[in-house]
Amino acid sequence: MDMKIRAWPVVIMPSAWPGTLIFRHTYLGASSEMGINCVAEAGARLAAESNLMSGQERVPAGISLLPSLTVRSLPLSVNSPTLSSPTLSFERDRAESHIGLFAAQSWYTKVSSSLQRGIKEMRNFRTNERALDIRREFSKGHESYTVSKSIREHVPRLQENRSAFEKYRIIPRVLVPVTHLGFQQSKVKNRSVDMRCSFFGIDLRFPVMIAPSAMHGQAHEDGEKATARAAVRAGSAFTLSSLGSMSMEAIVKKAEALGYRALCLTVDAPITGRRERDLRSGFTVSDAMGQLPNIQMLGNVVNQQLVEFEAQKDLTLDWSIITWLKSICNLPVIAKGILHPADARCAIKAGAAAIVISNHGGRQLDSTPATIDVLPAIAAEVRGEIPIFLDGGIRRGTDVFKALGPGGPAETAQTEATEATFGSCGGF
Ligand SMILES: Cc1cc2nc3c(=O)[nH]c(=O)nc-3n(C[C@H](O)[C@H](O)[C@H](O)COP(=O)(O)O)c2cc1C
Repeated sequence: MDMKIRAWPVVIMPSAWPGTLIFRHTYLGASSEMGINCVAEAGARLAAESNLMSGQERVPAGISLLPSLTVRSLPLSVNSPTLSSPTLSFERDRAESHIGLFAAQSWYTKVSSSLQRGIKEMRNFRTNERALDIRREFSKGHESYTVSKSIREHVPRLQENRSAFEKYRIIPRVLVPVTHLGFQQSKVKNRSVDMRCSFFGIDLRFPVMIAPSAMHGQAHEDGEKATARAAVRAGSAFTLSSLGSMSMEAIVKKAEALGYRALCLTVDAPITGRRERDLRSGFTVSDAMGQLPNIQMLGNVVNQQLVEFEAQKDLTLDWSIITWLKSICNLPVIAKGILHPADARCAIKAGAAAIVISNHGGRQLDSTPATIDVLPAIAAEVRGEIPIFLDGGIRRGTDVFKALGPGGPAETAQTEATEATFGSCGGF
């Protein structure tokens, strides 16, 4: 077959029996942009996956990706009791225009941002309810190709970090006399339990810090201030995300003057991963709490901030950014988001003061390994030259214990081998 693939190596399979995706009820109001976009997105994805549904129809002329081929599962037939005919045809046109975007190959981004716009009016609870309705309806009669299946498929990716910890076992040694620091002096030298450690002049009561996480203002009006206070009280440390709801004055030098102890550069998010669960649940930045003061706004629509944030990212960055950051301040620079030993070496060469082994909690790139699994190889490369932090799936003290070891299950069991050079930071 003679065909050119212009943007990506995915084509829609030719089919003698192209399908039409039929949504019997959407439970959405006639003017709901969300409904039609959900439907359009689901249909477009199914088309991309070549999942054959029932019925058949050709994509209207002028918008097909490969004119000689027939696209399956499109367009849509929306049949809601609340829709009058004129609205139906209007929305159907709209759906088809989304499919047209698909043909223009930027369909995914455009449908998603359109979906974001559509759900803006129906925040949180209502949005979730309606998304569930769509999902339920979508699954009727098409069980193997439902949106909920798509969500289930992605859950293991998010849980990989967690389940990887379960593979490692701790073999205890017994009748080893120890004392807890602060209770009584140890009778046996070097046998007291002391979890204190220190990084970049920050003294920690135990080797756990709070990873950067965006937009705490979404959860509470005190935003990152509350989290930072809690970290200090617990004897831990806090990393402020530049997507935080409280300003850190954006300027590196000012951060230094304000007493920040280190800069953490996230290197694994040149573009934000496509977070399908956020799309399904209708995640949106709330007007009241979602301000992102570190993002330069070109418009003034709140949800637009994330779009602006993406637009302001520089995709040409390379390791010299670490050198540059070091040249404009005296703060240690930490590279967050390392999964490969060679990148750990690059970070050291560029002058990073530490690295964070992280896959962004499984949120960035599909099919990345669990962080605890790549720790041994990276630790072998780094050989104690700089501290290694690790996040992803840390939920319990035993996870921290496992991460503190050199990485292998057998070595991890030897508590004496643990060193303060292994830090561990994780979101809650
Ligand atoms: C709500 C949320 C927001 C996050 N925001 C950021 C961020 O702004 N910058 C960043 O580098 N990582 C961010 N992360 C990723 C975390 O720093 C960390 O890598 C990840 O949460 C660790 O995995 P875990 O959630 O399984 O502990 C965020 C994570 C969450 C859950």
